[in-house]
Amino acid sequence: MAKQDKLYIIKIGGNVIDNSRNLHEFLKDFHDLEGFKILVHGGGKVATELGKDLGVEPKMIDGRRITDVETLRIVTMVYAGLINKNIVAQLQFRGCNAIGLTGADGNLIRAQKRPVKEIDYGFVGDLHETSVASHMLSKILEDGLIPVFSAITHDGEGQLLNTNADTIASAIAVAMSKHYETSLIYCFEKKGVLKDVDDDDSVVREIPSGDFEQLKSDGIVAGGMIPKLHNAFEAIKSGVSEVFIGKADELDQLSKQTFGTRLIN
Ligand SMILES: Nc1ncnc2c1ncn2[C@@H]1O[C@H](COP(=O)(O)OP(=O)(O)O)[C@@H](O)[C@H]1O
Ligand SMILES: CC(=O)N[C@@H](CCC(=O)OP(=O)(O)O)C(=O)O
Repeated sequence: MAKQDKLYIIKIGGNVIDNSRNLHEFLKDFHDLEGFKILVHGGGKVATELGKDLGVEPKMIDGRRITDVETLRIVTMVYAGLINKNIVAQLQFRGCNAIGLTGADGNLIRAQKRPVKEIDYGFVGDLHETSVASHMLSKILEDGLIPVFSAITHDGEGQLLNTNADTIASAIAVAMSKHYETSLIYCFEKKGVLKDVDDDDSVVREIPSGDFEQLKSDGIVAGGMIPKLHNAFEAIKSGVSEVFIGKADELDQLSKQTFGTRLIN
């Protein structure tokens, strides 16, 4: 491991996972990416649908899922089981030696249950500076494996926790930036941060951190994009070399510098 070695942390969201054509296209580009790499996946959409089938209505506040005991069972099965193992099998098929992980495996990501204030989020885990075991994760990379993280962490006392996948990707990127030249790439179903969310040709190519508040108050960024940008700017301020947000099946454009939106400090 050397600081000049390049490491990509790539995150894919639920809308990409739910569309098998997009997912296959993405995994092909992910396979082609040179350098060390880590994949982090969400799957909120699949968990919501399965929960409804099982009679568990989803409750989201500020983009975070209220996770009671039943919901924790569902998200553990969906994220750490169904989605994670399918992605690992698809990557193995393409010759990537992927290893599927939760934060509990190898004690790689230890979270803290979110304290109850006005809202009780249940079994939701928050991350802090020392949450990610970066040395252990480096060893896994140096052994030639490609870690694939689901959105499940643990508290070290036997409790699994549900942690937002964008937050996991950002925390891994920050922790690993001590050891590698780290790029954090958020992949979703749109071409980047858009001026008009319904117009895929309105990509904002660069966003300085100072523009974030204005974009929010103008209503240009809303919903899930707000916590995503928050995580993205946290990463760029904390040692990550570059952060992009763009379309999952355009990842091959990263090397041509034509991929999505670049965030700058
Ligand atoms: N300006 C914007 N540009 C692109 N997407 C936006 C914007 N503002 C809000 N969004 C919404 O944010 C969503 C992405 O957030 P989220 O659903 O949390 O992502 P993910 O699929 O990665 O979990 C998009 O699907 C889109 O509906
Ligand atoms: C606490 C919390 O909200 N966890 C998220 C984890 C999955 C996720 O982040 O999925 P996407 O990236 O597809 O949205 C959730 O259960 O929805």
